[in-house]
Amino acid sequence: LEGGIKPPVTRKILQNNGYDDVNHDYVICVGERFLDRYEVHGLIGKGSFGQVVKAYDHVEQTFVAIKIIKNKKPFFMQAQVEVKLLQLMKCHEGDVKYGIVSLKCDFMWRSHLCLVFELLSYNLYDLLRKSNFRGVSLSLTRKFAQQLLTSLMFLQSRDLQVIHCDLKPENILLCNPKKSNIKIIDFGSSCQMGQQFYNYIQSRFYRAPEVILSLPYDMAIDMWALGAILVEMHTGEPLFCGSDEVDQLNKIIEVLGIPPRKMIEQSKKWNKFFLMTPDEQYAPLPKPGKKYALPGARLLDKIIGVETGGPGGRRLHEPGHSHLDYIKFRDLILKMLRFEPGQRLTPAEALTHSFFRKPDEMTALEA
Ligand SMILES: CN1C(=O)[C@H]2CCC[C@H]2N(C2CCCC2)c2nc(Nc3ccc(C(N)=O)cc3)ncc21
Repeated sequence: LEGGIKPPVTRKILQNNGYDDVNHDYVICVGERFLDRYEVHGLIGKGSFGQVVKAYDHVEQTFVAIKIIKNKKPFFMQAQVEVKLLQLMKCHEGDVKYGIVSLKCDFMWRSHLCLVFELLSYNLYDLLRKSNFRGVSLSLTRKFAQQLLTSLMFLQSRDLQVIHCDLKPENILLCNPKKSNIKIIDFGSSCQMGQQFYNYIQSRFYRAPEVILSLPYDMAIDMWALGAILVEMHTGEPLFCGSDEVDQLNKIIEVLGIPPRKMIEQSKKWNKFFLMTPDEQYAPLPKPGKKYALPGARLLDKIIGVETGGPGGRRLHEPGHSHLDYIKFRDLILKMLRFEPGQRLTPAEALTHSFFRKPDEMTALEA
């Protein structure tokens, strides 16, 4: 152009030679084959980590779920933690699966770390949605509880000591749409005891009080999450559905009362949630525009419907939903939701609870 003025540069910045989109996600092409083996069928989910595609494995002649991690260092690093933990669990578990998803293999594809998993079915949140958020039966809840406690017992075994750190209905998948077998997925936020690097962990509704108060945490945070999940699976709604961290702790306090003094005093964030009354008691900070029941006044009995035929009275006279069944369920949950992590039930202890005892075992006990 005269005067040497150059036309504006219109070249699009091509990410990773055009294989990636602006979010560093791999651009999925249905029909594409990875390693001349995995044929992409379609996208089945997305997360902060990247994407999950359904693919056909032409070698094993079966469908798989491939987790395609974003082409960005932090996501790559975190996914490497997940691979390491999954491989550790794989060699540890022997033959029994213990309800943890199995990693088939991992590879790099055009600068994306890819994790190949077994293809599972829908997750427990989908199950709640299918129940119109009325919850599943107490017997199905019991089956889920037994499997998840066995998985936690496996994760907490001596040479694993893995904390999942993000247990929630969305991370628990049915193996088969018609059966109650489940597997825990997504170890992308997990760590081993002694490797707790993050404080901002767990999805809010399932966040343990010690995490909210920024106190040291251990594997007991997964037990807290499980307690909240099991109530939600039967009532259909989250037990503690806080809109932010202060609301979350206040919702916990409505049901379980004020946390132990020791926990509050050790928390460097205590004054975000509590005020000190003139007589040196801790009281929840009043939240403008929010009305809470008095500490401990929202009884778990009422939420579960122990005396009133289950959630919303919808299970009255239904087999497997007797008053005694509910008494046992409520007792188990309260022991899983103890404020003090050290007093919370361990998975092994929880599995011996009378909620899991079959009727004939009960009569034998009574004989
Ligand atoms: C069929 N299906 C879906 O329809 C959607 C809806 C329910 C769960 C979804 N996903 C993933 C989508 C993003 C995370 C879970 C699914 N994942 C899997 N397998 C899988 C295994 C392990 C992991 C992991 N470790 O993160 C993720 C997915 N198998 C099936 C599957």
